[in-house]
Amino acid sequence: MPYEKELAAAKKAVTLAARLCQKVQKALLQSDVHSKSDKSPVTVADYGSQALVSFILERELPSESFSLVAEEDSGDLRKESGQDTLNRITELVNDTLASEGSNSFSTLTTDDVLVAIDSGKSEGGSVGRHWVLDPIDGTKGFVRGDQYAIALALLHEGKIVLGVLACPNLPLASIGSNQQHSSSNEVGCLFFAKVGDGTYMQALGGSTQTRVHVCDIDNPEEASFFESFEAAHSLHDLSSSIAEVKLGVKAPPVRIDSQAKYGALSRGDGAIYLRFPHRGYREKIWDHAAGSIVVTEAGGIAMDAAGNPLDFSKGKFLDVVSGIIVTNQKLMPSLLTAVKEALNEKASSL
Ligand SMILES: Nc1ncnc2c1ncn2[C@@H]1O[C@H](COP(=O)(O)OS(=O)(=O)O)[C@@H](OP(=O)(O)O)[C@H]1O
Ligand SMILES: [Mg+2]
Ligand SMILES: [Mg+2]
Ligand SMILES: [Mg+2]
Repeated sequence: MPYEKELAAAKKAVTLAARLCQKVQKALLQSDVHSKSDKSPVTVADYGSQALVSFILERELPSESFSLVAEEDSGDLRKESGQDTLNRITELVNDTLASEGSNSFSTLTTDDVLVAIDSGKSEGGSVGRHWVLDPIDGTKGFVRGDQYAIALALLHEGKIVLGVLACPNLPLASIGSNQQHSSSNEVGCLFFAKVGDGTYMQALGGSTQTRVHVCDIDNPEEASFFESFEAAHSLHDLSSSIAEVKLGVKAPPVRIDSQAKYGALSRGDGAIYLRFPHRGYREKIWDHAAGSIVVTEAGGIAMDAAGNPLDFSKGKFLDVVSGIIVTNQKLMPSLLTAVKEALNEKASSL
C-alpha cells in the first residue's frame, strides 16, 4: 500500500510530540512562553514538538531524502538569551524519547536539537516529497489550557497525500453544538488519512481505529459551524452573516482553536468551518495541510472563498482568495453562494 510506512512513522512522531506537549501544558511556566518577531507566542513545547517529529521521521525513514517545511526555527534559541530555554527543550525531548521505551534511544545534545528544529527549513513546492509540520497549531489555545493540535502532512508532487492530526484535548465524544451531553469525558484524539483510503480516528495512545465521515446534512438550518476562537484570526461578524443570516444556521458558532476544527468536522460534529483572516494575513501551508486531507478523505471539501481548491504546491504560503471554507458535498454550493453574496455586500459597504 502506498505511503503505509510513512503513515506509521507520522503517527508515531505525532503521538510522541503530543506526549511532550501534554506534559508541558499541565505545568506551563511563565518562562516557557516567548514572543516571536511577529508577536505571536511560541513555547518550549512548540520547539520540543518540532525537534521530536523531525528526529523521529528521519530515524524511522532513513532511506528517504528528508525535507520538512515547519513553522519554527532555532534563531532565538541560538542567542545567548535562549540558552536556558534550549536546555529545557533538550531535557523535554530526551525525557519523551526515553518514555518511548525503544532500545535504539540515544541522548540528544542541545546541538542535535537545534539541527532537528532547523531541518524544518525546507520551502516545499511542487517537486518531490516534503513533510509539512505545525508542531503546535493553536499555540494561544495551548497556553490558555484549551484546544491545540500537532499537525503533520506529506506533500508529494504538489498534493497532500497523508495527514495526521493529534488533538490532545479534544473529547472522544462529539463536541457539536447540537449534541446531547455525553457520558464520556475522555479526551485525546488522533485523526489520520491517506489519499484514497478514508479518514480514521483513534484515541491518542490507543489502537482501535474507527472510520469517520463528515455529516450528511443538506439543510443548512440544521447545520452548525466552527470558527477560530481568536477573533484576531478570523472575522467572526462575516462568518455570522454568512452562516446565520444567509444560510439560516440556527446553532451558535462553535469556537475552538487550531486544526482540531478540521478533526471535529471530519467526524460530523458540525457541518461547516469558516475562516476569514483579517486583510493582509497570508495563510501558511502547515495551518491547513493535515486538516484538509483529514476532512476531504472523510467526504468533505475545503476551498478558498472563491471556490478554488487549496494549492499546497507554491512554497510555505497558501495563497487563498479572502478565506477558507469547508463543508460537505451537499452544502458546498449554497455555502459558496452565501459567501459570494456576503463578500460582495462587505466590499460595497466599504
Ligand atoms: N492574524 C492572523 N490571522 C489569521 N491567522 C493567524 C493570525 N495570526 C496567526 N494566525 C494563525 O492562526 C493559527 C491558529 O489558528 P486558529 O484560527 O485555528 O486558532 S484560533 O482559534 O484562532 O486560536 C496560528 O497557528 P499557530 O501559530 O500554529 O498557533 C497562526 O498560524
Ligand atoms: Mg505560531
Ligand atoms: Mg498553526
Ligand atoms: Mg504552530
